[in-house]
Amino acid sequence: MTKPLHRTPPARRTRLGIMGGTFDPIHHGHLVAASEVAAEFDLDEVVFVPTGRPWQKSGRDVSPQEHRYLMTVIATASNPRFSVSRVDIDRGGQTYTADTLDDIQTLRPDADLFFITGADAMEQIMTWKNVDQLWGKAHFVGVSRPGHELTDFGLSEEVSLMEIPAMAISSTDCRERVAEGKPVWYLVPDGVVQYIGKYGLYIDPNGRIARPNTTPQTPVSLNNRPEEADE
Ligand SMILES: Nc1ncnc2c1ncn2[C@@H]1O[C@H](COP(=O)(O)OP(=O)(O)OP(=O)(O)O)[C@@H](O)[C@H]1O
Ligand SMILES: O=C(O)c1ccc[n+]([C@@H]2O[C@H](COP(=O)([O-])O)[C@@H](O)[C@H]2O)c1
Repeated sequence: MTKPLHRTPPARRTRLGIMGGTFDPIHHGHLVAASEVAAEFDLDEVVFVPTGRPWQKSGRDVSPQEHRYLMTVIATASNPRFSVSRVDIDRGGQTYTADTLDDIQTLRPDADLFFITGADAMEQIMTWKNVDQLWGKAHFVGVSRPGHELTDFGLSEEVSLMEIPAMAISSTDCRERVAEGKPVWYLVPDGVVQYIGKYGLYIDPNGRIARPNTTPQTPVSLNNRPEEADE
């Protein structure tokens, strides 16, 4: 008797969102963008990738990488589908999305990549390094952002555009509010409010951290009080 043929259906490829950003600090605009795209595009996961050295922000002081990384970990910890990658931080040098996508694809060969950008970043995308090669590495999803036009530059195959709930929040505004002594509660996740206060981030309006010796080394005990972290 011939055995019946058992055909295993091909495994579904993972649909992996990538939310790149400087996250100085991460705020609810970033989190809503990732959540909305994940729902609309049926993503299995979203990896947040804090930039190492964002070359288009070289005109201003950016907070130390480990602070931005740890705030991103804190902000995403409660969502089982969100994670944080250090690829841009650990690579060193200036951060280019072409490298980000190559590194993530090497780590996750099983995944189809969806790169999430706000409308302001999308407006600038034609100035990014090796932009012509980016379209073959991921599908790009541009999301609406108050004050910015959403455009796909006619690349309707490579880029999707999506309206999301308007979150008139920026990291710049959060930093300025802290420097002016205003609250950032509910603009950023609660744990990020506490982290900013613990390390005295953004108190100096020139962008330098207020307690320069408190840059945490990873791994770090989040139970340390600021004076202990100084040692
Ligand atoms: N409120 C928002 N709504 C939609 N997308 C956003 C929003 N804020 C940021 N983004 C997108 O998130 C990504 C990372 O942004 P980034 O970390 O530079 O934050 P930012 O608020 O623009 O910072 P900064 O004010 O320091 O320039 C970019 O693609 C950006 O367009
Ligand atoms: O590849 C580039 O040249 C490039 C130039 C500017 C920004 N990006 C990426 O766009 C994302 C948002 O950047 P930013 O500066 O708005 O935080 C982040 O992942 C950056 O690495 C990428």
